[in-house]
Amino acid sequence: MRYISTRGKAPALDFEEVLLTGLATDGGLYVPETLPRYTPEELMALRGLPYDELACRVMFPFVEGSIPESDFRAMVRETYAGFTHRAVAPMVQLDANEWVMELFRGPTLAFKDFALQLLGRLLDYFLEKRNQHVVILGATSGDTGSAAIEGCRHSSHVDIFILHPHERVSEVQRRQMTTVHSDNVHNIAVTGNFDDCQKMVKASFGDQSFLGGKTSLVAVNSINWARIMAQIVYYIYASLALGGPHRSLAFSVPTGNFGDIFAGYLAREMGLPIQQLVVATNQNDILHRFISQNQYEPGKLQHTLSPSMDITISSNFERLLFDLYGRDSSGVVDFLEAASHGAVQLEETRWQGARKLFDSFSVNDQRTCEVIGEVYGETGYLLDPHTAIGVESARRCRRDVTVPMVTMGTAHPAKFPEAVSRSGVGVEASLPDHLSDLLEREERFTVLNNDLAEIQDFMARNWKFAED
Ligand SMILES: Cc1ncc(COP(=O)(O)O)c(C=O)c1O
Ligand SMILES: N[C@@H](CCOP(=O)(O)O)C(=O)O
Repeated sequence: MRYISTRGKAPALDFEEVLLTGLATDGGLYVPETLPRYTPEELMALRGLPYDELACRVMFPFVEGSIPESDFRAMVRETYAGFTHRAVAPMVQLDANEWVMELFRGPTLAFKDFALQLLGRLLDYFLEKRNQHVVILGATSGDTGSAAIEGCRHSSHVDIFILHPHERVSEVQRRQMTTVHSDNVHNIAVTGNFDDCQKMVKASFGDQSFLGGKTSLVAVNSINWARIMAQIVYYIYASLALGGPHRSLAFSVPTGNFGDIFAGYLAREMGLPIQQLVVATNQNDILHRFISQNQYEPGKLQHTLSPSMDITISSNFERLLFDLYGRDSSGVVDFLEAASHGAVQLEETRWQGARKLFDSFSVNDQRTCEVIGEVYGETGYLLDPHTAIGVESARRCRRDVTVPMVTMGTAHPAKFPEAVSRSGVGVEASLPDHLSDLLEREERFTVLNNDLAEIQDFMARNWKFAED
């Protein structure tokens, strides 16, 4: 499998190289040159497989040529054996034809574990083979950070630096990152917002000279193709469990960086019968404005009760744009250039193309809490605020009640006690045993200004071989 950049000016790479690269050298994102496609018969043959086996079969074509199948299978098995539910991604029924797929049964209680626990193993595998050490740099609005740290904390081949917006992630999210005391883990609280953190990450990939040419950066955010690849699997798993490939499904996906829903889009491109994808956002609604009104204009970032989606510049939107432009990178480059100066619209026919599949909705904090309360009252099931936004958007945008609607349950409610408490349900979600003393553990992190030079200087001084 070869991968090409959305901006068309970077070299095509194989999986190993893509994994170890962040942004393409032209600033674009890597996508597969061609996608594997399934016939309905081939999808039928995948029905009933356990999650890990399905994951091997779906992902192997993307890594083929870079890793032997037996090594890959062993890593995938080990990854999903660490999840706490035997189904790995269980589904809970809320109503007739309405489901939540629980993607938070991994070690850090959010959907990021599906990709990042595997990504950590893949990195270690290739770096061991190459006898190489790298510096991971990531930005988090709360969940990517802990999942990436968990995936890499034991690796002697990486230093990991995670930037989070200071005082803008939940206490549980922060502690999941800052109470990991491995020498190779460096948590930085930035006095800015998530967009600032992500911008500094992307700028650092563009010019890595601050590391003195002694090492290179690797990405754990969803700019890294391996993140998207692993997320395709659970769309297929959901479909096959609910009657696919002979029945279409709709998905509602709480959306920030557009990585998760883009994986759903790719599953459909690969042949999965998906009738509708709902982009569910909080008050940071740029993607909702784009899908509903063809208006693309980043607004001012707002801090909400669903902090993981407090994002206004969604990295993976570029991957969708690439397809909406018929894989013509000059269209992508021109669109993004225009967007850097103000509001932009896509040509009507291209936008209508997106509208055939995508709907969208935006939910504010007050309504998010009400939905948590309503769903708890209806079913006794407790939603986290991100998933609540997904459920509300699903209900508002549903095209056809005979088509099963699956909302992606992206995080465990125990990560967001404030939203749960404000919803008035009168119950608390408790943390699982392995995190039960999280609030008593000692924290370690460094607060730095929202300043690229300051952050790069900190990294240059603190990675493992900085003195050499
Ligand atoms: C709990 C939760 N829900 C939803 C999202 C949005 O996912 P994506 O960025 O892939 O759109 C995130 C983070 O990105 C998250 O942590
Ligand atoms: N919501 C994310 C933000 C980073 O997004 P990513 O999927 O690109 O890593 C988080 O919780 O950190």
